[in-house]
Amino acid sequence: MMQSSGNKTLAGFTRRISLWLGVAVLLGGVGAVLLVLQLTVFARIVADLAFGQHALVAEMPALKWLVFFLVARGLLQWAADMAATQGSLRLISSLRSELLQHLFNVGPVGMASHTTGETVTALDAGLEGLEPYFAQYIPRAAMMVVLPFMILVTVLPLDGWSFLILACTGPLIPVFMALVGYRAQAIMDRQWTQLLLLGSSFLDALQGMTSLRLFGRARDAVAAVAGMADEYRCTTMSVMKVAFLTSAVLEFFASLSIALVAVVFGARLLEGRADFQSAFLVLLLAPEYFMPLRAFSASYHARQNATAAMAGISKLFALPSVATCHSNQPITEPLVSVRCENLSAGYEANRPVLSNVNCTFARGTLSLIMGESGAGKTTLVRLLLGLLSPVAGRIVAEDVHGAIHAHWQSSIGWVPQRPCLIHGTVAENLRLANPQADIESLRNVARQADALSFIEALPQGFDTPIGERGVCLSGGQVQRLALARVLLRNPQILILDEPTAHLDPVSEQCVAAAIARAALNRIVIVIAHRGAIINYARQVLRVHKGQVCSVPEMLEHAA
Ligand SMILES: Nc1ncnc2c1ncn2[C@@H]1O[C@H](COP(=O)(O)OP(=O)(O)OP(=O)(O)O)[C@@H](O)[C@H]1O
Repeated sequence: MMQSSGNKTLAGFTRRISLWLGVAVLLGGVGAVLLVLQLTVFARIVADLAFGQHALVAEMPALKWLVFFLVARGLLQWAADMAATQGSLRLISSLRSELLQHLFNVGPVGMASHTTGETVTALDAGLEGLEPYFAQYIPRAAMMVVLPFMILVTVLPLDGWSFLILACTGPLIPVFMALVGYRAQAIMDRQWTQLLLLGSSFLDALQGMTSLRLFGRARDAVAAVAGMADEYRCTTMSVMKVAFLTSAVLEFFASLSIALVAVVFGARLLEGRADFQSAFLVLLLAPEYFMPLRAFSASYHARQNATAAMAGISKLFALPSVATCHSNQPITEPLVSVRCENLSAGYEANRPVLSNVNCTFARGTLSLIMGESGAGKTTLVRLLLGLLSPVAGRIVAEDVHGAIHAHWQSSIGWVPQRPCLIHGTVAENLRLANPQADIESLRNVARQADALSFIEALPQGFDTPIGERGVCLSGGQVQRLALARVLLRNPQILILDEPTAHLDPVSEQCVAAAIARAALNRIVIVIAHRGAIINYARQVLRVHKGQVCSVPEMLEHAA
């Protein structure tokens, strides 16, 4: 099992899959031993056949061993790759759900500082960018130590000079790559920032398509996105240049080193101061000595890519969460009131939006929240919804037995000003609130929300597809559908933001009456400035200069 919390760094994530990576490195280590044995057997067979006058038949047992080593190495390599990839994919999948859960806990208020594009890029390309780091970079970094060390140990008793050449040239490669990598990291960071910008701008352009067309700025938006895509292309080419340069330098050092070993050993072979089998084995081992360095170099950019992506992911993980203490289970005892006690809240330090607010929302009472624009009505609702943490004070719910509940937000049904509808049929959208609801329940809540007549007038009734965000419906129809949906959940507390803002006078009357009916056995809180809903209010609260006060004269006026 993978632990889900803790150190949110590359090192911390690596520790979570240390078992998988350990298995991969162990299998790779066994493969390295088999490689040395395989080359030793091969050198002996060639020496025996060329200089020992042995017949091929006499070499059959050695040849069988050779085939065994080859097959076993292939299988071990496959198993090592599988272990590293499995661990990596499991980690990415668990990180994705962890990050999503964290963003749910942060909520829309905390997320406001991040653009949707940034978040989507971090969740998608960012997390995908970590996969090669764990699946390739880490195992290859370990193998870069294991295999060369084994080869050095094998070469030492065979030839001191070759040992010296390999031991001196080998470490030069990682040192040079670190130097190149230092410069490459800056380019990688730039590439990641450009990818974030590209993602955000593309999403902004899509979301604002209507406004851009209306203001005649569509071409500018297309040009801006194209410009960013081009910058991203140029930076990617710079990254490629660095990658090619790195591998060219590596090849240079590796070839030089192998040539030196060949020349030094070759000269002594000619002078008769060395035997062929040892010389041949050292020449076979020399390229293998550089092989893990080559593999490591090929995946070195994975580390830089992961470091750059990690910056964006860490920023999201660092957002403070506000909803971690919520229980998912609605309170079963009937709630009689929700009380704000000495509540203060704001978005910036020393700039409170609400100060020392005291108010009560009672069961069976439709409470109306009014106030001028920017007064803090939405802030009060965000506090009630648990999307914003109070700076001081608390909000509690009391049930019929007088018990106080601190975590009661799971009992809320919420209809925002712009409700979110998914791509699907009317019935599917309604069933988001209660997947088990039968068609009669859907009709019932639709009738209550004054939505039944327009749903039945749609070509396929409840089975009509309505597109993402309800593009095929009017603003008022979306609002009524959202009201029907929340009623299907039958919440104890109902909070609605301007529920009748988009309705014609007749529909407004019907929806206001439906909300009033819903308030008979619920705590209902409505933000509204005007309209029929005021006539049904039993409590009117005005948000003004950070305070919330009751306005009884509004009720008298309505009466
Ligand atoms: N996410 C935020 N970050 C910083 N300040 C915010 C944020 N949301 C709202 N504010 C500020 O808090 C104050 C109250 O805003 P709020 O949205 O609660 O007002 P409101 O009464 O709901 O207004 P409206 O009727 O226009 O929706 C405003 O000054 C607003 O600029």
